[in-house]
Amino acid sequence: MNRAASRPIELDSLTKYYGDVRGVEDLTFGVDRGEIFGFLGPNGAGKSTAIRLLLGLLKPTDGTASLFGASISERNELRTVKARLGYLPSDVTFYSRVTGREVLDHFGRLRGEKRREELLERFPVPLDRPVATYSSGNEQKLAIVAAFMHEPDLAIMDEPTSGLDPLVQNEFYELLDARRDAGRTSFFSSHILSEVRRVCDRVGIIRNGRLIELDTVDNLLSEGGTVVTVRLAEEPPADALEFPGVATVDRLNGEYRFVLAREFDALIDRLGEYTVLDLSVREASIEDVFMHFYGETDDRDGDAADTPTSDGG
Ligand SMILES: Nc1ncnc2c1ncn2[C@@H]1O[C@H](COP(=O)(O)OP(=O)(O)OP(=O)(O)O)[C@@H](O)[C@H]1O
Repeated sequence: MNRAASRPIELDSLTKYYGDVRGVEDLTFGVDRGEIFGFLGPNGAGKSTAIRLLLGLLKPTDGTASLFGASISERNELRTVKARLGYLPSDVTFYSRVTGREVLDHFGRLRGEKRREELLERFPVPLDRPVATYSSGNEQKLAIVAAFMHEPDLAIMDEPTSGLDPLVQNEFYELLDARRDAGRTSFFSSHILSEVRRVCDRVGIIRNGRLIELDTVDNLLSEGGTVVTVRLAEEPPADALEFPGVATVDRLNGEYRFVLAREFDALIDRLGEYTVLDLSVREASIEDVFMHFYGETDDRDGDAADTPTSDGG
């Protein structure tokens, strides 16, 4: 296989069950060189499972995936691309008695450290204190320096900004922007829609282990389009306000809230049947666009989906 031409990440029907519990099922998609790809989904959707599979830390039940053409199921193949990878786990835990400096020395010897000093200036940590005494934010910053100081071609990250204050988060987004400019690839899971909008080129949304959406952030936002809120004098029948072009319609306190593409004729026709007491139109936010991917429970498990957050929460 021509490794140079291979995509940084390729998933092919990737499936993992923990006994009877579905981790991920039939994930098939790829990530291109230079992309910043966001992997979204509620708690328990399967994001960490997919990331751990990609790193060879879990074995797939079925299907496979490759990193730069190296199969995740072939230990020797995977080893050949490990030097090109940076990994940021969700639960950063370093051996707690060592200092930050010793942690970086260790990873530096293994993989290289040409950007160590520069990254430490941007993500400063108390280098000579034992990691056990670090705040969670400092531990996360140390993990960022360790994951990026060898300038990996592909970074795979599980909720990388959790625990970071807003200024450090921003520094991290700038790091990802610069990686994109240099043709380096970044793949990360997130709950934070504002950061997805800020940095991602493309997103995959996963629910109950399955990929339910794969598109560019720009497309998702432009298709989501507009939010129209109306107050009507009459109560329409339950399904009267659902028609093609409407992504979601919610009823709240006597108001109807539509998220729809920028195509108003059908809505105006329908509203013409009622007395409109109040009407407002605004651009859809990323929360409006994503909420219906999270909010509906149409699956066989009937899991209550969690609410995504627009800030660090
Ligand atoms: N070691 C395990 N043993 C059994 N079930 C597991 C194990 N790890 C994960 N699961 C189950 O697999 C499913 C996917 O979990 P996973 O941790 O991958 O989701 P996630 O999207 O990363 O969630 P979160 O956002 O909460 O981190 C869940 O139903 C979870 O309970």
